[in-house]
Amino acid sequence: MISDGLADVVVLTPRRFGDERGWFCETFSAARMAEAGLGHLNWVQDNHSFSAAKGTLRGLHYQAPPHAQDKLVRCSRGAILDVAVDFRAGSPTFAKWVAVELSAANGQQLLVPKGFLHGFVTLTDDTEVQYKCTDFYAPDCDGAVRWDDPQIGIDWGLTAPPVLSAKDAAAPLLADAPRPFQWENK
Ligand SMILES: Cc1cn([C@H]2C[C@H](O)[C@@H](COP(=O)(O)OP(=O)(O)O[C@H]3O[C@@H](C)C(=O)[C@@H](O)[C@H]3O)O2)c(=O)[nH]c1=O
Repeated sequence: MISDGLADVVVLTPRRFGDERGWFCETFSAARMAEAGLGHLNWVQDNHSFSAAKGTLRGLHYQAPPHAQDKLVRCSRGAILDVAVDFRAGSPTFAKWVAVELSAANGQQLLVPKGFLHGFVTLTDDTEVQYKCTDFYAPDCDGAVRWDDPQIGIDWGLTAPPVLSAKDAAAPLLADAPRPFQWENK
Protein backbone atom coordinates (compact mmCIF):
# COMPACT_ATOMS: atom_id res chain seq x y z
CA MET A 1 0.00 0.00 0.00
CA ILE A 2 1.30 3.43 -0.95
CA SER A 3 1.01 5.96 1.93
CA ASP A 4 0.39 4.96 5.53
CA GLY A 5 -3.03 3.46 4.93
CA LEU A 6 -6.44 4.68 6.04
CA ALA A 7 -8.55 3.15 8.79
CA ASP A 8 -11.38 1.07 7.28
CA VAL A 9 -9.67 0.59 3.89
CA VAL A 10 -8.54 -3.04 3.89
CA VAL A 11 -6.32 -5.09 1.59
CA LEU A 12 -7.37 -8.73 1.36
CA THR A 13 -5.21 -11.49 -0.10
CA PRO A 14 -7.25 -14.64 -0.70
CA ARG A 15 -5.22 -17.82 -0.61
CA ARG A 16 -4.18 -19.41 -3.88
CA PHE A 17 -3.69 -23.16 -4.02
CA GLY A 18 -1.06 -23.83 -6.66
CA ASP A 19 -0.41 -27.11 -8.43
CA GLU A 20 1.01 -28.31 -11.73
CA ARG A 21 -2.06 -26.98 -13.58
CA GLY A 22 -1.88 -23.49 -12.16
CA TRP A 23 -3.85 -22.32 -9.11
CA PHE A 24 -7.28 -22.24 -7.49
CA CYS A 25 -8.66 -19.40 -5.39
CA GLU A 26 -11.90 -18.56 -3.62
CA THR A 27 -12.22 -14.95 -4.73
CA PHE A 28 -15.12 -14.38 -2.32
CA SER A 29 -16.30 -16.26 0.73
CA ALA A 30 -18.89 -14.95 3.18
CA ALA A 31 -17.22 -17.06 5.88
CA ARG A 32 -13.78 -15.47 5.23
CA MET A 33 -15.36 -12.01 5.24
CA ALA A 34 -16.94 -12.74 8.61
CA GLU A 35 -13.55 -13.88 9.93
CA ALA A 36 -12.10 -10.56 8.75
CA GLY A 37 -14.83 -8.67 10.66
CA LEU A 38 -16.63 -7.75 7.45
CA GLY A 39 -19.54 -10.17 7.70
CA HIS A 40 -22.11 -7.37 8.07
CA LEU A 41 -21.62 -6.25 4.46
CA ASN A 42 -24.45 -7.35 2.17
CA TRP A 43 -23.12 -7.74 -1.37
CA VAL A 44 -25.88 -7.26 -3.96
CA GLN A 45 -24.21 -6.38 -7.28
CA ASP A 46 -21.11 -7.57 -9.15
CA ASN A 47 -19.48 -5.28 -11.74
CA HIS A 48 -16.91 -6.02 -14.42
CA SER A 49 -15.15 -3.41 -16.57
CA PHE A 50 -12.68 -3.69 -19.39
CA SER A 51 -10.24 -0.92 -20.30
CA ALA A 52 -8.40 -1.25 -23.60
CA ALA A 53 -5.50 1.08 -23.03
CA LYS A 54 -2.88 1.38 -20.34
CA GLY A 55 -3.35 4.77 -18.65
CA THR A 56 -7.16 4.62 -18.58
CA LEU A 57 -8.38 6.31 -15.42
CA ARG A 58 -11.86 5.81 -13.95
CA GLY A 59 -12.69 7.99 -10.95
CA LEU A 60 -12.96 9.45 -8.50
CA HIS A 61 -16.48 8.11 -7.94
CA TYR A 62 -19.06 7.67 -5.19
CA GLN A 63 -22.74 6.92 -4.76
CA ALA A 64 -24.38 9.17 -2.18
CA PRO A 65 -26.78 7.92 0.52
CA PRO A 66 -29.31 6.36 0.57
CA HIS A 67 -27.50 4.24 -2.04
CA ALA A 68 -23.92 4.44 -0.76
CA GLN A 69 -21.78 1.45 -1.74
CA ASP A 70 -18.95 -0.47 -0.15
CA LYS A 71 -16.83 -1.98 -2.91
CA LEU A 72 -14.61 -5.06 -2.96
CA VAL A 73 -12.29 -4.57 -5.91
CA ARG A 74 -9.95 -6.94 -7.72
CA CYS A 75 -8.13 -7.00 -11.04
CA SER A 76 -8.62 -10.25 -12.96
CA ARG A 77 -6.56 -9.32 -16.05
CA GLY A 78 -3.59 -6.98 -16.17
CA ALA A 79 -2.93 -4.54 -13.34
CA ILE A 80 -4.30 -1.34 -11.84
CA LEU A 81 -3.37 1.22 -9.24
CA ASP A 82 -6.52 1.29 -7.11
CA VAL A 83 -7.19 4.40 -5.04
CA ALA A 84 -9.49 5.24 -2.12
CA VAL A 85 -9.92 8.79 -0.78
CA ASP A 86 -11.55 9.65 2.54
CA PHE A 87 -14.65 11.70 1.59
CA ARG A 88 -16.30 11.83 5.04
CA ALA A 89 -16.88 15.38 6.26
CA GLY A 90 -15.33 15.84 9.69
CA SER A 91 -12.99 12.87 9.37
CA PRO A 92 -9.49 13.40 10.75
CA THR A 93 -8.24 11.88 7.47
CA PHE A 94 -10.58 13.79 5.13
CA ALA A 95 -9.06 14.07 1.61
CA LYS A 96 -6.27 11.60 2.46
CA TRP A 97 -5.75 8.80 -0.05
CA VAL A 98 -4.31 5.32 -0.30
CA ALA A 99 -3.25 3.44 -3.41
CA VAL A 100 -2.71 -0.28 -3.87
CA GLU A 101 -1.54 -2.18 -6.91
CA LEU A 102 -4.10 -4.87 -7.70
CA SER A 103 -3.23 -7.32 -10.43
CA ALA A 104 -4.16 -10.65 -11.90
CA ALA A 105 -0.73 -11.77 -10.72
CA ASN A 106 -0.99 -10.72 -7.05
CA GLY A 107 -4.71 -11.56 -6.59
CA GLN A 108 -5.09 -8.83 -3.98
CA GLN A 109 -8.42 -7.16 -3.28
CA LEU A 110 -9.23 -3.73 -1.85
CA LEU A 111 -12.22 -3.07 0.38
CA VAL A 112 -13.31 0.53 -0.29
CA PRO A 113 -15.93 1.43 2.33
CA LYS A 114 -18.90 3.78 2.03
CA GLY A 115 -17.78 7.37 2.44
CA PHE A 116 -14.67 6.95 0.31
CA LEU A 117 -14.09 8.07 -3.26
CA HIS A 118 -12.88 5.28 -5.52
CA GLY A 119 -10.84 5.32 -8.71
CA PHE A 120 -8.18 3.41 -10.57
CA VAL A 121 -5.72 3.77 -13.40
CA THR A 122 -4.79 0.83 -15.60
CA LEU A 123 -1.13 -0.14 -15.61
CA THR A 124 -1.49 -2.49 -18.60
CA ASP A 125 -3.43 -2.69 -21.86
CA ASP A 126 -6.53 -4.91 -21.88
CA THR A 127 -7.27 -4.67 -18.17
CA GLU A 128 -10.30 -6.19 -16.49
CA VAL A 129 -11.56 -5.09 -13.07
CA GLN A 130 -14.26 -6.86 -11.10
CA TYR A 131 -15.89 -5.62 -7.95
CA LYS A 132 -18.74 -6.39 -5.62
CA CYS A 133 -21.02 -3.62 -4.29
CA THR A 134 -23.34 -3.41 -1.29
CA ASP A 135 -26.01 -1.37 -3.07
CA PHE A 136 -27.46 -1.28 -6.55
CA TYR A 137 -26.47 1.27 -9.18
CA ALA A 138 -28.47 4.44 -8.56
CA PRO A 139 -27.61 7.00 -11.24
CA ASP A 140 -29.38 9.82 -9.37
CA CYS A 141 -26.92 9.32 -6.48
CA ASP A 142 -23.86 9.03 -8.74
CA GLY A 143 -21.12 11.57 -8.06
CA ALA A 144 -17.52 12.30 -8.99
CA VAL A 145 -14.58 14.40 -7.88
CA ARG A 146 -11.66 15.39 -10.08
CA TRP A 147 -8.93 12.76 -10.27
CA ASP A 148 -6.17 15.41 -10.32
CA ASP A 149 -7.46 17.72 -7.61
CA PRO A 150 -4.32 19.24 -6.06
CA GLN A 151 -6.02 19.31 -2.64
CA ILE A 152 -6.02 15.51 -2.74
CA GLY A 153 -2.72 15.17 -4.60
CA ILE A 154 -2.85 11.54 -5.71
CA ASP A 155 0.36 10.22 -7.25
CA TRP A 156 -1.10 8.18 -10.09
CA GLY A 157 2.35 7.45 -11.53
CA LEU A 158 1.22 8.75 -14.93
CA THR A 159 3.72 9.71 -17.60
CA ALA A 160 1.07 10.95 -20.08
CA PRO A 161 -2.47 12.37 -19.79
CA PRO A 162 -4.90 9.57 -18.90
CA VAL A 163 -7.80 8.29 -20.97
CA LEU A 164 -10.92 9.66 -19.23
CA SER A 165 -14.69 9.60 -19.71
CA ALA A 166 -16.34 12.95 -20.48
CA LYS A 167 -18.02 12.74 -17.07
CA ASP A 168 -14.72 12.31 -15.23
CA ALA A 169 -13.02 15.09 -17.22
CA ALA A 170 -15.81 17.47 -16.09
CA ALA A 171 -15.93 16.39 -12.43
CA PRO A 172 -15.78 19.15 -9.77
CA LEU A 173 -12.93 19.80 -7.41
CA LEU A 174 -13.32 18.45 -3.88
CA ALA A 175 -13.88 21.99 -2.57
CA ASP A 176 -16.85 22.42 -4.95
CA ALA A 177 -18.35 18.93 -4.49
CA PRO A 178 -21.24 18.12 -2.14
CA ARG A 179 -20.49 16.53 1.25
CA PRO A 180 -22.94 13.61 1.35
CA PHE A 181 -21.01 11.62 3.97
CA GLN A 182 -20.44 12.51 7.62
CA TRP A 183 -17.67 10.89 9.64
CA GLU A 184 -18.87 9.06 12.75
CA ASN A 185 -16.37 8.65 15.56
CA LYS A 186 -16.80 4.96 16.40
C1 LIG B 1 -21.35 1.98 -12.39
C2 LIG B 1 -22.48 1.49 -13.31
C3 LIG B 1 -22.59 1.99 -14.60
N1 LIG B 1 -23.61 1.57 -15.40
C4 LIG B 1 -23.69 2.11 -16.76
C5 LIG B 1 -23.85 3.62 -16.83
C6 LIG B 1 -23.09 4.02 -18.06
O1 LIG B 1 -23.94 3.96 -19.19
C7 LIG B 1 -22.03 2.93 -18.21
C8 LIG B 1 -20.63 3.39 -17.81
O2 LIG B 1 -20.74 3.95 -16.49
P1 LIG B 1 -19.53 4.75 -15.86
O3 LIG B 1 -18.96 5.68 -16.88
O4 LIG B 1 -20.03 5.37 -14.60
O5 LIG B 1 -18.48 3.60 -15.56
P2 LIG B 1 -17.12 3.71 -14.71
O6 LIG B 1 -16.45 5.00 -15.03
O7 LIG B 1 -16.38 2.46 -14.91
O8 LIG B 1 -17.67 3.81 -13.23
C9 LIG B 1 -17.20 3.02 -12.20
O9 LIG B 1 -15.93 3.51 -11.81
C10 LIG B 1 -15.34 2.87 -10.69
C11 LIG B 1 -14.06 3.61 -10.36
C12 LIG B 1 -16.26 2.71 -9.55
O10 LIG B 1 -15.90 2.83 -8.37
C13 LIG B 1 -17.65 2.28 -9.88
O11 LIG B 1 -18.51 2.38 -8.76
C14 LIG B 1 -18.19 3.06 -11.03
O12 LIG B 1 -18.40 4.42 -10.62
O13 LIG B 1 -22.45 1.83 -17.42
C15 LIG B 1 -24.53 0.64 -14.97
O14 LIG B 1 -25.47 0.26 -15.72
N2 LIG B 1 -24.41 0.12 -13.70
C16 LIG B 1 -23.41 0.51 -12.86
O15 LIG B 1 -23.33 0.00 -11.70
